[in-house]
Amino acid sequence: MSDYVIETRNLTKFFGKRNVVYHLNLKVPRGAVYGFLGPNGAGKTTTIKMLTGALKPTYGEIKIFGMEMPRERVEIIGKVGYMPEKPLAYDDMTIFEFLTYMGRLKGLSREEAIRQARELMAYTGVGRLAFNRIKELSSGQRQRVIFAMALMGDPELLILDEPTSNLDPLGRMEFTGKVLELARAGKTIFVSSHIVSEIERTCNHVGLIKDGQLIEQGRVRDLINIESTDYDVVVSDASKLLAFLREKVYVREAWEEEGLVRVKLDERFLDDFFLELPAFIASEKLALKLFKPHTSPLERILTERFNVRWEE
Ligand SMILES: Nc1ncnc2c1ncn2[C@@H]1O[C@H](COP(=O)(O)OP(=O)(O)OP(=O)(O)O)[C@@H](O)[C@H]1O
Repeated sequence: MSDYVIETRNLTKFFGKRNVVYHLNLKVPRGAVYGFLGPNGAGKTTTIKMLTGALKPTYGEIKIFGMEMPRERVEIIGKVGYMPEKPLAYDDMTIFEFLTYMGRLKGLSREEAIRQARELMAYTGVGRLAFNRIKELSSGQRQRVIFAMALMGDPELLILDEPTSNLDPLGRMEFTGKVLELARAGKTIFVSSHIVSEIERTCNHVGLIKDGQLIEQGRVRDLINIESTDYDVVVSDASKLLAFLREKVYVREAWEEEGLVRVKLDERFLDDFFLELPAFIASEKLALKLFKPHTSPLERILTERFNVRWEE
């Protein structure tokens, strides 16, 4: 079997005469967290819709787990969790009903669907909203529910389309922790974004798409060629944050500088950092004003080499 969980050959999509995706050769290794990075309108959603069988390619091949999309769609879908960019339909269902229903569609028994729905509502932070209707939710809460939906049935591959676009900085940080944790549990994750710093802190592989074409693909580390384990954080109470950080085994150093807290991490435990820090910030009721990698070498390289303009 191929080592690639997702592999495409010359994947191409025209809408009428308009070419939106052209000759894409994606290679997503097993166990990778693969960032599909590109500016707005580059063709990410169109590509993802083809990968998940929602849209038929004009031509080209897609293999997922070695199986052909769309020919073996049903078998593939059973192993994939998909988080679409668009908001949910099912407005009148409660979160609990919706997730249970999605679990049933994935082939789970009623009891198992209920068990997983409960577990995933807690995991994604919407447990206390279980009996709220989808239409009553904020866009960030909906995004958490869609993430829970993608995780129903414990899929081996997650395809996430701009999963954090409606989350606040704290929600984004939590999300990074969860993705790293899922990757550590052996899942392959394909995640699209137009935010370089987010891909940089979450992903170990990257594919860069511009005007429908893949212009770079590979390991993030090979591309940036330096370790990126320094983060800048601004919260409402820096001394509390410093006291917390200095107790952690994964923090090599933490200090205050020019109004922000700089933290140097041990990269082996990044997921612990991304899980524990948001929990701490929330429990201490601190306001998170800034969180980003200290430098963004990837952003600089991409701008210089490919002349792509990025926005936060
Ligand atoms: N059904 C369609 N018919 C015609 N054009 C389309 C259709 N769907 C998408 N497009 C166009 O294809 C281009 C790529 O769109 P796509 O949504 O794939 O980009 P994207 O990289 O996901 O961008 P964003 O981050 O803004 O969602 C856009 O210019 C869009 O207007």
